[in-house]
Amino acid sequence: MASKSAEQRNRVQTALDRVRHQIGLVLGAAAGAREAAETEVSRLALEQEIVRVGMNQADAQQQTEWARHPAAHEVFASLGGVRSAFYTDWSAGPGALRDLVAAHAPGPAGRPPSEWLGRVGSNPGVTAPALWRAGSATAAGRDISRTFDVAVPLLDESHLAITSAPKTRPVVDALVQSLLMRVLSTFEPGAVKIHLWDVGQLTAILPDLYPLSRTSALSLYDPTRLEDLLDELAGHIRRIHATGMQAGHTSLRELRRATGQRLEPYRIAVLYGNGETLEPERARDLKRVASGALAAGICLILVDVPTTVSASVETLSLLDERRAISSMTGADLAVDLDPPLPSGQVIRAAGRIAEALIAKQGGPRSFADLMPAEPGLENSARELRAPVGFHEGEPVEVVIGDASPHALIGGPSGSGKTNFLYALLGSLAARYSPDELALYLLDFKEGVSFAGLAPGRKDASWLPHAKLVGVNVNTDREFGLALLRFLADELRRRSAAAKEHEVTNLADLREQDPAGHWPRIVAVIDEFQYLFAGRDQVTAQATQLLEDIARRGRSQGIHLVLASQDVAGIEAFWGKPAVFEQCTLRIAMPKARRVLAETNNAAVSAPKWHAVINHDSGVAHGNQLAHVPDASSRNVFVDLQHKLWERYAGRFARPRLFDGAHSPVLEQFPAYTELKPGARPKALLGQSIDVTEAACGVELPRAPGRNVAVLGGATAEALSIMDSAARSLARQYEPGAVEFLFSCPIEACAPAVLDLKDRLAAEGHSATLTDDLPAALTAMAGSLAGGPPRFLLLYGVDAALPTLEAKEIGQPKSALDHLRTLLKNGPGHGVHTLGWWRSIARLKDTLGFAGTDDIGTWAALDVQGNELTPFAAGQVVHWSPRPGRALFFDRTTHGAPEVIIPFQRPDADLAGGATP
Ligand SMILES: Nc1ncnc2c1ncn2[C@@H]1O[C@H](COP(=O)(O)OP(=O)(O)OP(=O)(O)O)[C@@H](O)[C@H]1O
Repeated sequence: MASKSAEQRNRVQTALDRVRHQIGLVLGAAAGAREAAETEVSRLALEQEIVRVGMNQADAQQQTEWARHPAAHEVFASLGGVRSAFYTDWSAGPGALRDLVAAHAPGPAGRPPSEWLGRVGSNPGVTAPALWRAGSATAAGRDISRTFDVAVPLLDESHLAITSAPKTRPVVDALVQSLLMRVLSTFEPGAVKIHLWDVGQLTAILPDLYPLSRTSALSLYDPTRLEDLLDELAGHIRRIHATGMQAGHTSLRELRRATGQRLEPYRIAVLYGNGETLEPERARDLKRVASGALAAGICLILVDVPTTVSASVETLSLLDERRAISSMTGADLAVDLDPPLPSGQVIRAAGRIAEALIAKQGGPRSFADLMPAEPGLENSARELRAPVGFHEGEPVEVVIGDASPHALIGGPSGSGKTNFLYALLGSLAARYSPDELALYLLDFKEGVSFAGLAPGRKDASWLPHAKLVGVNVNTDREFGLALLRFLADELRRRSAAAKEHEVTNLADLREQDPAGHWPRIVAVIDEFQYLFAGRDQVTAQATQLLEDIARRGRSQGIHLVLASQDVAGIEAFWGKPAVFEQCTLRIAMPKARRVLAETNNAAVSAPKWHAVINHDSGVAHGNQLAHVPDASSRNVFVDLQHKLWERYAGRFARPRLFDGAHSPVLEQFPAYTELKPGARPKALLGQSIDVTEAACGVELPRAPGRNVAVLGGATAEALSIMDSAARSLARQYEPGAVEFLFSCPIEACAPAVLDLKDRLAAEGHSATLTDDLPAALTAMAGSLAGGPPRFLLLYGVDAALPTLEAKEIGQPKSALDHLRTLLKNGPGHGVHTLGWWRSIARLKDTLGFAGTDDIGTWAALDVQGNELTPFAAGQVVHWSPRPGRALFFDRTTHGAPEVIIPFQRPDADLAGGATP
């Protein structure tokens, strides 16, 4: 037992000894590792210290201290190796930097002033040098071969912050001036705008540049009103962002590359502060401007303006009157600033640039200047973009697209609205082919302002982009409604296609459906306020449709351009803010009121033949003033139209012209010329007020109620309707297959009726004019069944009533009773009555107790809407009678009555007077 426990103890002891041994080994290793790590730390600390101070920069005491370090030898050796390797590489450094600057700062951007100062630049500004020379620096050793150029990025690359040292203001001025002169001398005049603000002064900032201040290239700002400059810059940024970048580009530079055009000038704003922080509001504004500026081609040069901006900023801090530290070269190298440009030469150079700019801007621009070099090259998938005028010689564009989908144009009579529309249409039509742009043009004004865009008697050409031209529609608000309905239908068609292709906008739809025809549609409605001119159904429907199109048209490429004499037009929007708000593009002609935002008075001061173009819902920062060239004088637009017509007319159909001042001619209507004998005869009563050229017809099958009543005392219109109905019906029967029976107790109308009767007879039809209507009716009522189709054309039934009411002695029924029978039972047997009653009361007398069902269709002239209610299935009828128009209703096809235009009656001078 004892030996067993001793044995056990021994085993434990041995195990413990092993553990102790192991721990000892581990501890020993750890101590060794720690020692090694400490040595390494101390070596690295030494290395760091030497790098920080600089191997050659340490004083003797420091050197001795370093030498005492156990790792001194090793560290010096390794750093020496790195250093010599670096200098071996760096020997090529200055040369590489010189090449870099030469490549990225060409011409005036980097070359000595003697080579460029005084010459006017020619770079159009589509691209810009990346660097601009400020001085030079020399690498260690100050050996000339180690000198290289120091240049800073500006324009859309980076801002520049300069910090002065005591008494260095002249040096800073020279530096800024030479940078500005390099930029100004690089680009063609007008491509750069300089804005100068100095907290301490108004008039003496960079005085050598003053020759430029009489041009738009240089603007000065009140020392107490930094906000004016910041507001202006913020306005440019927002505008450029809205019009350019929303088309998918993130910066103006990208947009320039994509379009190959400069589009906007470069802007440099120089702000001289005094080293004190700006008041908080200004500082905030400055930060905001700085962060969006570069993408809009705006660069800030901040002198002694302490601020932190979240954008790319390079710095130059002056050490003394000749040297500065730059963020481009790091804190270890001092930049030797270039000497100032000779003052006299700068003044002369600035003067030359100013003269060149004035020469370039000078002279009024013409419509021809709006034209592109080559027509029809632009693509409208993303937007429509076209210059409409000029500001200081630079084109000012209108952009119609996702960001500014609809336009509102206002200006008092004679201010040039129509001319502006022509400038816009011409500029667009010249840039976009009719495959890219379709125009629907409507003018509610009296006159024919768009008529020339459709083929006319004097000029057969038309604008190939125009699909519809509506003129003299001031009384035909229904035509405006028809256009809006058409656009709403097109909107639905496009939405459905977009849904099918699983896209949400026109650009994507066009991409997904390359074979489809999806031009952008621009609908121009001049004096659009007429649409809302009554408290009626037209106004209600127009409002609803306009709102729908305004809201959803944006993504489907359907755009509205609404023009109006300001006050009237804008008042029309009261209670309809949706349309107004969607019109983010506002164009205010001089003295236009309410088109721009309330506090924006730019239109008040706009000179004659100018327009304020604003893509920001009229807020002041979006203002762009433009001189609009004369586009409406003789032959100006017409010349363009001829060119475009010759180019495209073969491929694109002529536009539909709706001219409210002219009655349509039946013989010119396909709906008439194409009629031929068939089973369902149709009487044409007039032209529909519609986007497509449609005739409005009444089908007269053998069915109850298929009679036509013409109602009202307007003789000319009534004769027209009866005439076109009879002639169109006659066309649908072989000669001898139909009978027409006429009656006309109104003496004045007799010649017209006789003429019509003779025409039909000449065509081979049986056509009779009876002077004994009672007998004729009695005979017809007795022989309803089995006869040929018959049409009873009764003119002035009201005048015939007394005779019809009289009962022949011994006869149980009067002729009126027979007429009632014919109205009731005739249609079922192919006997249809087309009757004209000059008053509704007389129609009611005619029908007696039979009710209104026997009059299935009617065309009302000068009668009141409320009188028509019983004949329109009880619905309230709104109708303001007007010459040359009728209200038409067909019980079997209509939900509500529609306005139609009776055709022009041949020989309208025969009785009844001329048709309107
Ligand atoms: N930019 C322009 N340059 C030269 N003439 C112009 C210019 N704009 C308009 N005009 C001329 O001024 C006259 C009136 O212009 P316009 O018909 O365009 O005005 P409006 O505002 O449409 O007027 P209204 O509403 O009365 O028709 C026309 O004779 C037109 O030729």
